Amino acid sequence: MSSVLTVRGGVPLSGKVTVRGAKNLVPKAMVAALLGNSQSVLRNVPEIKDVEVVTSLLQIHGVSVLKDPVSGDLTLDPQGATMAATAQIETHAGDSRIPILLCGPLIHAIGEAFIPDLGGCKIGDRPIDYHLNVLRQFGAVVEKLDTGIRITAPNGLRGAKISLPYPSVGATEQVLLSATRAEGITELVGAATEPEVIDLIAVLQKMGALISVQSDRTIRIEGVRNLGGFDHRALSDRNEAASWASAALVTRGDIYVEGASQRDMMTFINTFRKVGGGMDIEDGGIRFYHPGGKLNPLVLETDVHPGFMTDWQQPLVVALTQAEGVSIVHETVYENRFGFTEALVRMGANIQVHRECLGSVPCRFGQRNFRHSAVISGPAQLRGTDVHVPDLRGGFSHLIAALAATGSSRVTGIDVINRGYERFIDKLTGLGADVSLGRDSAGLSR
Ligand SMILES: CC(=O)N[C@H]1[C@@H](OP(=O)(O)OP(=O)(O)OC[C@H]2O[C@@H](n3ccc(=O)[nH]c3=O)[C@H](O)[C@@H]2O)O[C@H](CO)[C@@H](O)[C@@H]1O
Ligand SMILES: C=C(OP(=O)(O)O)C(=O)O
Repeated sequence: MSSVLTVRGGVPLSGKVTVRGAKNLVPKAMVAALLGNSQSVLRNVPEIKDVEVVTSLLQIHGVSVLKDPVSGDLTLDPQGATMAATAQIETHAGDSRIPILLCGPLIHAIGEAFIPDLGGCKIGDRPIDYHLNVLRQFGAVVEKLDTGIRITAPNGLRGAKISLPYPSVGATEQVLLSATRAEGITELVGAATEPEVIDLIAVLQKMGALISVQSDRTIRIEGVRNLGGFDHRALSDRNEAASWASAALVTRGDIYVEGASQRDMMTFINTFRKVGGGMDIEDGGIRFYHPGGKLNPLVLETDVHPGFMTDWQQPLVVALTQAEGVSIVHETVYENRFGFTEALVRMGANIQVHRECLGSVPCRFGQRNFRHSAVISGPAQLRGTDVHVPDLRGGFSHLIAALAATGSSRVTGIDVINRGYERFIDKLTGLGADVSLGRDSAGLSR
């Protein structure tokens, strides 16, 4: 039996939610603690699945991870780090994308790494070729096994001149986590500069790393022999914040998102304003609301930072189903991030997905059979239906569509949403949503 969330639509979400540390930073800062020779403290840690997975992976490698029962702050002590049994590591196959980032830190800490098959959202192929090339350039030996990969470095890791074909967030973090204690200098050209990448650099700098970021996507790292611990408050989750902002628009609601940071969300804020959303920006958070009247359609392209973040795309598409006119969204980061629209169409949305690049700049996915552009015509009256969560943001998008729909919806597969949204059912209830959690004994069809 699995959980099923029954959502009765038609209630505008209204009230306050708090977002804590970013899913795309916190687990990586936990991994960075392995590079230190003393304990680290990480603050503002959310209770999400990816944090649980990395806690377990670190613990089976002998790292002590203690959680403050009141604040949730983590104290991580890597001094007992040791090789874990392969069978134990394999239990985390398919859980998350973070394990690939353990390669460099485990090599520095214990000389080798075994990495299970990765998980994460199925929104494209999500290869790890950049990661493996980066590791090889540092002098690592990568062996592909049936259930994962084994990495060794017989001569240690040495700094390298690396150029990424695309500013991948994960591959940039792979370089950072491998280079800080590698011998010599590393120069990374074509780096990602997302706020979460910069916050990871801040963590590493606190530990004693020497890293400089240039304005042309070049990062220079001077390897040091030893790093200490850190005490860091994670930046807040701009992707969760943007999701709640879209939820406010979709349900004609009014949500104060405590912890939302203007600086990390500037591109989102511009877009939200163009759609016609209302907002009050404060130091401690942002109030996002539907001001009444019509929403405006728009033409939008996802991109690497400082462009419009791909993780903001799916919830915003639901808001665009409510705009008056035709919107075009060109997804240029992942080749297959519109699968979730199929359920929206069943709910009454008018969305067509196309193979062509319907944006100002042709992207890597043009002429390659990927349905990566969407045309959305609105406003559409959504109707409740049965949906199965396809991925993290797609699942949240289905939830907010169901909340705006007439009638009720049954949503299965909701555990996926716990990967990135802390206590989302409590938050929805706190905002006035009419939802109830039950058991799906009938085995709802997908
Ligand atoms: C845990 C985490 O932080 N996840 C985020 C991270 O994912 P993640 O780090 O996996 O995303 P990347 O930035 O690496 O991926 C961007 C693009 O590069 C491609 N690529 C990536 C690596 C590689 O070895 N080969 C390759 O071809 C991917 O298929 C994708 O098309 O950044 C994404 C882009 O901001 C976000 O959507 C994810 O929420
Ligand atoms: C794609 C996402 O996450 P991940 O990289 O962890 O799958 C996301 O957060 O939307």
